[in-house]
Amino acid sequence: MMKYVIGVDLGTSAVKVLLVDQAGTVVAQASEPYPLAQPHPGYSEQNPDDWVRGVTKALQTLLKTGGAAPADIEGLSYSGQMHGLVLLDAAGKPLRPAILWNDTRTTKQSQEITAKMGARFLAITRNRPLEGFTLPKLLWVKENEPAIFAQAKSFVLPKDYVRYRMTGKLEMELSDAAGTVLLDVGKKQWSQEVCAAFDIPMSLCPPLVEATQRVGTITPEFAQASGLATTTAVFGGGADNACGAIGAGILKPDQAMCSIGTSGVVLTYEPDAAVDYHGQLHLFNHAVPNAYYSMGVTLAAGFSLSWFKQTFAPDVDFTAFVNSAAAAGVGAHGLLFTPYIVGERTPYADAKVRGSFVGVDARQTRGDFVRAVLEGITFSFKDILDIYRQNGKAFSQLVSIGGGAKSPLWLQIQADIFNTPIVRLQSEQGPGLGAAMLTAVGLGWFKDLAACAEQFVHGKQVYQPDPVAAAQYAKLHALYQQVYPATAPITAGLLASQD
Ligand SMILES: Nc1ncnc2c1ncn2[C@@H]1O[C@H](COP(=O)(O)OP(=O)(O)O)[C@@H](O)[C@H]1O
Ligand SMILES: O=C(CO)[C@@H](O)[C@H](O)COP(=O)(O)O
Repeated sequence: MMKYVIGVDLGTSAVKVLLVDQAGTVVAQASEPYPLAQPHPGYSEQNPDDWVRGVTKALQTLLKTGGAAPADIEGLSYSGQMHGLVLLDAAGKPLRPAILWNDTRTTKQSQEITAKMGARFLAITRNRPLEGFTLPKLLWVKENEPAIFAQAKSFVLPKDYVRYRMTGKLEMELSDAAGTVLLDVGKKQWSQEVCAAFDIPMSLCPPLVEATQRVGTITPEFAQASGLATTTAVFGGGADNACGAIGAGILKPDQAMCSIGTSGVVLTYEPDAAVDYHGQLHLFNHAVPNAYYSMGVTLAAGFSLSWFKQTFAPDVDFTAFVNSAAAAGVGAHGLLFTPYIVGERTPYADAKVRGSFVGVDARQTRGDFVRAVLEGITFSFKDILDIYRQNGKAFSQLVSIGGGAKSPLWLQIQADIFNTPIVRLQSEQGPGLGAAMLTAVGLGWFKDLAACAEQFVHGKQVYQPDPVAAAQYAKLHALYQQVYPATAPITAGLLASQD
């Protein structure tokens, strides 16, 4: 009798659920979108109960189409969009919409953290207190919505909230907890020193669980709603980028991944916390036991493309829209785009910068603009790769995952801009596969994630860089890098003019 696991990838644009059998074959998948609210510039919120509704619906579809008997689904786990603040009252109900990872209203709070703790903060949390992380969001609510903060009994992250609603157990998983910047990353425990410095009661911080730890089973209520069995075991899960790395088989220090979801990420495995990027890159506990990972983040990667499409070509099919960039050729007839449409994190930790099209020419078509968007996002990833190179790390290839990896054109653009081979996997759903792998290891199907990866992770195709295009892109990237310093003061002024 074949047994199955489920990986639930709680993304920003949608939840994607995967049904995977013991051989590592993805036998079915389903997806449900949910809305994203941006009520003011820099704000980004979602309703936690929309996630639960989306997960329930996607699981119903998966069970209908997958052909697996619920009793044969032995376990389930999660990959979750990181950093989002879900504040809960004494009854475990959300007190306000979740404030997401790409919400940058918290510049003042981030600056206060730096002013108060400086280098000590980096030493404990291994990260700079950027706007997107959870602690600045907690401080924002404390300062701006004191009545809500006073009612808060705990806080969790997006996938931890969904797990709570599915199991009745309120916990936070370690790889995600690292992204709150309230964690002592080396000691793997909540930092009393950071909590005390900002007057955050330790009682707000839930108990920590490891990614492959079994936390419980599905409640009768959620089983009834979704069609799952109450016998299905539920495991901690991981931060989406940790899970993406696992699902892409990035389990050694010389391997790297490029992920194009709503955000964009270039990431590598770190065997220990000894590495020091001086806060230029994020460093977090991994969902791989006792390991770490570093990464740089482009805030609006897939989001820049989705925004452009939604704004200028809402009725065109997504794939046809992306493919319209092919005819434009390298450099989009002289058009450059910077993807800073909600601010940026890496390499510029700047919440006030906004994006630009530079070199607009009367002969350009919409296809040129699509091409410029694809290239600009990828130039931003190249900036992250350059930070790795400056720190002595070069990768012989990158594995590409996320919604952006559906496009062969964009995969080739990545290979050409990075001048590095790009590996496409059989499924671009890296985070969901990583969550399924955590489940398989948690259940004891495999001795560790490396053994599981041998069976679950399969490359499909390698995109080799074209030397002519790579040389053209090297020149264009040098021009792209001049756009940030030239435009940052102008775009910050434009943002301020809207206050
Ligand atoms: N056919 C496609 N070609 C290229 N990019 C795509 C395609 N379909 C979706 N995308 C991009 O993928 C992104 C969503 O990726 P996904 O990994 O699902 O994100 P998330 O996990 O943040 O919800 C979208 O923002 C979109 O720009
Ligand atoms: O903020 C980060 C990482 O630090 C983002 O990568 C989020 O984790 C959201 O991921 P996607 O929805 O783009 O997968």
